[in-house]
Amino acid sequence: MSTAANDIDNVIPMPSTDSVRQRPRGYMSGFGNEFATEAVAGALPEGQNSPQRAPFGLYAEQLSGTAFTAPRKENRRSWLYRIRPAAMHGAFSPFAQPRFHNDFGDGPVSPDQLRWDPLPLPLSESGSEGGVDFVDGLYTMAGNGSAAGQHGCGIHLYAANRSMQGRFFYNADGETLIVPQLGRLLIGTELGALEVEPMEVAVIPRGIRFRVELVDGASRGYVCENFGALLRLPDLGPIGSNGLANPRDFSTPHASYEDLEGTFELVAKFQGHLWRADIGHSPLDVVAWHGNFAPYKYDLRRFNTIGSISFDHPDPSIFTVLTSPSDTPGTANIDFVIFPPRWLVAQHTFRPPWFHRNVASEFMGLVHGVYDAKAGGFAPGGASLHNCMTGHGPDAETFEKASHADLSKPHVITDTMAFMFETRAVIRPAAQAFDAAHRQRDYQACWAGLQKHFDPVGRD
Ligand SMILES: O=C(O)Cc1cc(O)ccc1O
Ligand SMILES: [Fe+2]
Repeated sequence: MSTAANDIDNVIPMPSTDSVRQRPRGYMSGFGNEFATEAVAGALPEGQNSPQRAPFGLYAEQLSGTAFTAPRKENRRSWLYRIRPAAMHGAFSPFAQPRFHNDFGDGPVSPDQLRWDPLPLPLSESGSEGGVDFVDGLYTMAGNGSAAGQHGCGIHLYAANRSMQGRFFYNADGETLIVPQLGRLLIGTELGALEVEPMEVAVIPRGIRFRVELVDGASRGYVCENFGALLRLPDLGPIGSNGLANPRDFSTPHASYEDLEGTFELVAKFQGHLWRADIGHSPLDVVAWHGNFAPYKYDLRRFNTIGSISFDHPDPSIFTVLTSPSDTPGTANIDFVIFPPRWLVAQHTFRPPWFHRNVASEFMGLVHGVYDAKAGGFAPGGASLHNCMTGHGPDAETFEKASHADLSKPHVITDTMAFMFETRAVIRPAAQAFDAAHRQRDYQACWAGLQKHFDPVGRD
């Protein structure tokens, strides 16, 4: 965990008594830092968290992301200084969005290799009030574990064509990793605003209320809900003190608030189900905060890849951006792994991913370009699932090409960004994803053309 100095904002807007709308105010650098930020100078109390009266008539509120007594190096919490406390809203009632859930079933799971075309974008006139927002556009693909069990993950896609209007969302079940594939998002959170584009990812901690606005219209991407231990940077072992995702490249927003009253809706995800409540004000009303439980974003293009400069294709763990550990050392609840542009230089080596079977389960997505293990069929916005011990690897075309590639030259892979949510538990596809028209029923055919080359008398 890095410990850069606190960053008190230097750009302070004039306080206003009129309604104020949240606006992006830039970022503070570092991963898991103790940050301190105020949108109005003097809004953070000095020297204590909970004075008898907080500055400017704000309410003080603690947001705990780990147990009060979690060891100091694990402990995450923030103190929020806000216009109204989070307790102020109407009663919750069930909210119907049947495509977004954590019903991964407990029946048989197919060990087949599975792959999907991209989720179709919503038609412009579909959905309520002529559009589909981020919450309505979430579509559950798969998952394992549960919020109640405090391990596993929910894997979802989103396809939306309308900004969330008068609606705010929070996920009590876990932190939410958002991987945009199409369209920039403006994610307004209680702790500030994040502008996120494809090739970047955002993590919204458990419980933090947010609103997703679409900057470019129709937008699509992937979401991983983490029910287990918080995502963190992996240990680097013999790599040393630098490399992979460097802590300074993570960006946490400066405090930025809005002061809005109206007829709004708060949607909660709680124990695998959605709920809604009326709320008479925007909950993005935190004027200042300090702490280490905060949203962040990361530009995947900043990832410093480490790879083989001699021979053999290493395990994909060298591409881990963030990891959620489990109670078994080295065996992650979730690893978020990327396959970014990089050089392939290994000599006398089959350079693309090898054929393999993995005790862990692999859900993959593609943000951009072509993935180096698949010559065709894996499109940006699409997805694949290779579960525990299911054989997979390069398709026939990739195998033939790479088996005869000229290895006297390094090969640079450009214009690509694939990723993997890798989990220790089997990833159970949701019924709607398994039955979906956009699941490729012929996926296995990509290996059917692999030729028998065995020749017991010839060595090569
Ligand atoms: O299956 C995949 O394409 C992901 C993957 C990539 C790689 O380089 C090594 C192992 C692995 O599972
Ligand atoms: Fe794999």
